[in-house]
Amino acid sequence: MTATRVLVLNSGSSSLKYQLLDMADRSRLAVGLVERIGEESGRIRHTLVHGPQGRERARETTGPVPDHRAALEAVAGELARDGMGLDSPELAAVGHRVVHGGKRFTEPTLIDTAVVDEIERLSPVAPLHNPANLIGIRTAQKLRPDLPHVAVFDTAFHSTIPEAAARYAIDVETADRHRVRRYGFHGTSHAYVSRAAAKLVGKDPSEAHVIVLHLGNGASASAVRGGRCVETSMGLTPLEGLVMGTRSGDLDPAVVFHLMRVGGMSADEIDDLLNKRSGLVGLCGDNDMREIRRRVDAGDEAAALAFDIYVHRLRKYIGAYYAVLGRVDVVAFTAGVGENSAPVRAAALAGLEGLGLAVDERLNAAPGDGPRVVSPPHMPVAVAVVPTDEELEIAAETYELVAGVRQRL
Ligand SMILES: Nc1ncnc2c1ncn2[C@@H]1O[C@H](COP(=O)(O)OP(=O)(O)O)[C@@H](O)[C@H]1O
Ligand SMILES: CC(=O)OP(=O)(O)O
Ligand SMILES: [Mg+2]
Repeated sequence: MTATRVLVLNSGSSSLKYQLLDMADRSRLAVGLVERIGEESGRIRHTLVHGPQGRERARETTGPVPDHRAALEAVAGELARDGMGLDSPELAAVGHRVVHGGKRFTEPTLIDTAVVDEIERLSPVAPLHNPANLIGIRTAQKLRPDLPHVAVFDTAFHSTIPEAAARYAIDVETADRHRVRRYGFHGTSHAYVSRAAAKLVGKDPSEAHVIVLHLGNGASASAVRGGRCVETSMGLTPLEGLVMGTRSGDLDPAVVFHLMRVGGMSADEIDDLLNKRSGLVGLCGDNDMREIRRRVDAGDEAAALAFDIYVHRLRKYIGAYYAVLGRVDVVAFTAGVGENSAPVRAAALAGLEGLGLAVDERLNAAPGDGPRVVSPPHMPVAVAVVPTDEELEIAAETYELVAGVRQRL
């Protein structure tokens, strides 16, 4: 029997997303999410995709999940209950999302101790992500030391960004000594969505100019020319760029010195402020766009201002990336907010008909869960909603590395 299954682990700061896929036909066998890791009560939602009678069957378990190691052990238990445990001989590899790969990792990489050390060395520049990714790697390696474990890096797709966009305008020697440059994140999503968006509008990805707006809890934009990323909004860390759920995105760097000198805050306090208590949550107390829209509709002023600030930043990036690309074939919205919030898409593009950009009110508001065009047919630039699939992309890249079979769409 050839082993064709890949388990994908996507460890976030307080969550663990996972999927078990069969790469013989790219089918999904099980998907799940462990939430509120480290909090008083955690939750595991596990869905067996091909349950009895071919139907989906979901189970939910609540209880404390103290850390990422316990989370992964719980996931292994759930999979074992469905007869697909980590001991299965059908498992070919484990694919791990790793957020920061620095300059060294520009391709999916087989994990050995040197790779683990390098991911650890990069933890200070992805403090919410790399440490969690590492626990996932170490725990999974303990459970299946015989399997290939592959790291797929968020930063990899952005390694093609030209120096003019990747460098900050600071003293070159200092920047190089401390490896300060723009790396970019959410790369597997930008890669997958830019290709899918090009195909959706009948273009060959190698010729298409695409702007991807990945709007989840973390959010980033990218400009992709002919399948290669040429610009992205996140930088040295996943803090730069768009307004996010809890992160500020762009600000004058002097804000930091001001808060230190005048506000008496320490570097760690400011780090915490900008990463965890800013963005939508800092502006109005909520980071969920559904709740913010509910409050806006009820006349809440703080929520309305937070929404406007979020959308204003997004419009600036769309305009900037239009200029970077020169011409645009498709603007693709993806991730939790991008896929689900019609008001964000409409507000971000309102009044941009002069750039060839508009959404069709009816198409934009219509529910749907597949890739779809939401601009009027006569407009020169297509606007699309393209659900991202970071786990499928990670599985495909992992399988390609271990089995030598190309499975990316
Ligand atoms: N139906 C919806 N309408 C508007 N926003 C939504 C909806 N569903 C999810 N979201 C937004 O998507 C966010 C989560 O996006 P997601 O891509 O899953 O983020 P992450 O991977 O960073 O956890 C939520 O915080 C919420 O703001
Ligand atoms: C890099 C990053 O911001 O990831 P996430 O959106 O999963 O937090
Ligand atoms: Mg995400």
